[in-house]
Amino acid sequence: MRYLTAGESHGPQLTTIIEGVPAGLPLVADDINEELARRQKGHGRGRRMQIEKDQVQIVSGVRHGVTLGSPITLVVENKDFTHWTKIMGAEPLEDENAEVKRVISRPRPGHADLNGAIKYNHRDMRNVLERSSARETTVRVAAGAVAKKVLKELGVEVGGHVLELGGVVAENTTYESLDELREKTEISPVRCLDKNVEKTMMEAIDTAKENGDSIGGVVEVIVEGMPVGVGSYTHYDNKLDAKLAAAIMSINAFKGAEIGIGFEAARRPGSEVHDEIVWDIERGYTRRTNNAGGFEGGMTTGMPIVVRGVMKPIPTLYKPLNSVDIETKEVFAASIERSDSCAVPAASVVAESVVAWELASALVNQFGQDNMDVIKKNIVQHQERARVF
Ligand SMILES: Cc1cc2nc3c(=O)[nH]c(=O)nc-3n(C[C@H](O)[C@H](O)[C@H](O)COP(=O)(O)O)c2cc1C
Ligand SMILES: C=C(O[C@@H]1CC(C(=O)O)=C[C@@H](OP(=O)(O)O)[C@H]1O)C(=O)O
Repeated sequence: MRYLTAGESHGPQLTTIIEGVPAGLPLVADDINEELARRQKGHGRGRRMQIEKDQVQIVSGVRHGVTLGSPITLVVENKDFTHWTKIMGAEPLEDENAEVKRVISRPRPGHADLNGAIKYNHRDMRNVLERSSARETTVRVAAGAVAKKVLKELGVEVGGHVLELGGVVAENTTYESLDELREKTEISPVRCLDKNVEKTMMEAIDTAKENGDSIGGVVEVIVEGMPVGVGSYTHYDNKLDAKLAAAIMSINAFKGAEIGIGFEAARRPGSEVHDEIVWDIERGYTRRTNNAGGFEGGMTTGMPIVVRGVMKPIPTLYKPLNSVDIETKEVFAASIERSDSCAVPAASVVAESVVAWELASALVNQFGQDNMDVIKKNIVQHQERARVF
């Protein structure tokens, strides 16, 4: 499976074309809309989220609520576009002196503005920020919703939560089942499982906002039900854990990824890192612990997958840092119109989506690509062989 996304942040719409989704998958707009709504929530977002109410239009690849096996096109409208029609219009401007020709020449430290402008030779940095904006993650979540449907049909469940926010760390993150994790995080304004720190996290966001600052954090994605042996050790670009790390790192503002105990493995001896192997007739091979986070040798172990990602603080600051105007070369401290002060809760939904995409894609590629029935049968057979192996 593969997908492309297109669309500018303040343009008319965002689009994704998804290719390779098997035929026979039940899929309706509400499956996707639910995920889009989850991405829009979370304490700390700016005014833009009050303007948008993301809803998908399925314009190809689905008939009567079932996928056809042909490319699926999903479209999400930018409601804010009505305020930007002149600035973002595709037609050439009739009046060369029009006010909308005003260019952005002041790059924000931490955003894509300066590097993007130099690379593409844009004197107007709007041409960079429109596409580098995390608005694009809307349609990545839409594609992820389709991936989650594929996974659910194959018995694989995905959940995510916020582990850390602006230095406030969640301690009690236990949950009985992914259903419980999802229920608890859905009612938390910061998508955190630990009720004791939820309020402190919100206060940290409010304080950052009052100070014109921003904060980042750590998110975790957990996946249950993946069969053993998905991915491969045979070649570097077949390693599924590497694909997950790249997917997490591709999210705007994400600066690190770890699987299982991750960086903690550097501080422990091998005897306290590696997970002992056990076998019983019902479950086949499992592990006593899951420090590896569901991966060995680039392949799934059959244990839950645990992936974490770190998000840096939002770059656009009301309390501006110094930068240089590319026209005058003068130092300036920029004032801004609007921005999120924290988007970690929203980013946890994006993280779930990109992880779901990689896993669904790997399952479909490995177990037969054309229709859901064949894939399901192949997975059942594979699981049975692995159990008694
Ligand atoms: C959900 C989400 C919302 C974001 N909102 C903002 C924002 O309001 N203002 C901003 O400057 N950056 C925001 N960012 C981060 C920038 O998009 C990101 O820092 C930028 O694309 C530069 O890329 P890099 O940080 O990965 O190097 C957001 C990121 C995510 C995931
Ligand atoms: C629009 C979204 O996030 C945007 C991501 C973003 C950025 O620079 O990444 C900047 C802000 O855009 P604006 O300047 O229009 O307020 C965020 O609101 C979204 O998540 O849907």
